Amino acid sequence: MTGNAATVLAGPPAATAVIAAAARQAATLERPPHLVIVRVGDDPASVSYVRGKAKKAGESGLRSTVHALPETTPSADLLALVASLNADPDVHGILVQLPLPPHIAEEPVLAAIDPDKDVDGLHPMNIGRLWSGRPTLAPCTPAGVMALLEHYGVPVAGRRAVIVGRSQLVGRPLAGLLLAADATVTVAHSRTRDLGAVTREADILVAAVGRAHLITPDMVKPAAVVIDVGINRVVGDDGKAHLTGDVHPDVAAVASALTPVPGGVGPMTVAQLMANTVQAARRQQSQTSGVTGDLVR
Ligand SMILES: Nc1nc(=O)c2c([nH]1)NC[C@@H]1CN(c3ccc(C(=O)N[C@@H](CCC(=O)O)C(=O)O)cc3)C=[N+]21
Repeated sequence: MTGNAATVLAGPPAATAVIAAAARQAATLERPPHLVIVRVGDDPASVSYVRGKAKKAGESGLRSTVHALPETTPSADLLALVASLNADPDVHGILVQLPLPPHIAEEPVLAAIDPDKDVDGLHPMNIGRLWSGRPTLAPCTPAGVMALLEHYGVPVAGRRAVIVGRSQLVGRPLAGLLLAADATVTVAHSRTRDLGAVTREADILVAAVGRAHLITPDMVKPAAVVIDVGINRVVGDDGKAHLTGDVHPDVAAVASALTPVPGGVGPMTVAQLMANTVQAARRQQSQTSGVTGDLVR
């Protein structure tokens, strides 16, 4: 066991602050923001995440509806549901839980969601806005990482950020957000040569690959801030399944600050979904009353 020098950047207090701000804004609206979550199939992780999101919505003063569709749902039926949610003025946010079953192509489904209701920030229009540095609905996990850094006063501008992982849900959009916040950004991935040499450059190191304990102490610059986005289900010495991150626990002896798993970025993801839903509802409700709504973040 090595000594734990790093500050623990706990998710729940930061998530509570994000949700409190969203709830205050929600309370000023004519109608409570309404989030609709669509889940296809019964992947246990998805069932558990969706349940958590719906529960948190209720606690945040939001309405939520979950559509649980069978695993065998044809792509056309899912697209028809999305079209009806787009057309429903009573729905402000739409989230289609990923991954979808293999017979349904994700891209056309994400592209079918009204960009103004796309609280996941995965529509090509919103990805384009993000990468051109314009206001947008940003994907919840990357936006949650930014909110966590802000909550704990971690400076970003001018600092070197290295993201390990280039997924559409996390790595890529987080690169866009860190760039918009004036970090110098590197995205490393499975084909990166000498990964350790790249990660050792980081003032802010983000691990988002989904490989348990990939990031070891020798890969971390002393006093770096390390953000662990990995959620890996592993069987421990006790024979029980538990969650662990992409960052080896011994990194705590090298880093100045580190997010735990669970209880780090996960709760921020859920909080940011509430914030995005309120933002989308504000914009839609102010448009119907003739006032221009600014998308700010
Ligand atoms: N369209 C879409 N949007 C997503 O944002 C999305 C998705 N699909 N598919 C799956 C990933 C994963 N994700 C998480 C949300 C909350 C926790 C979370 O609350 N984690 C808790 C622990 C939860 C547990 O115990 O399993 C924590 O880290 O403390 C984790 C992961 C959202 N995702």
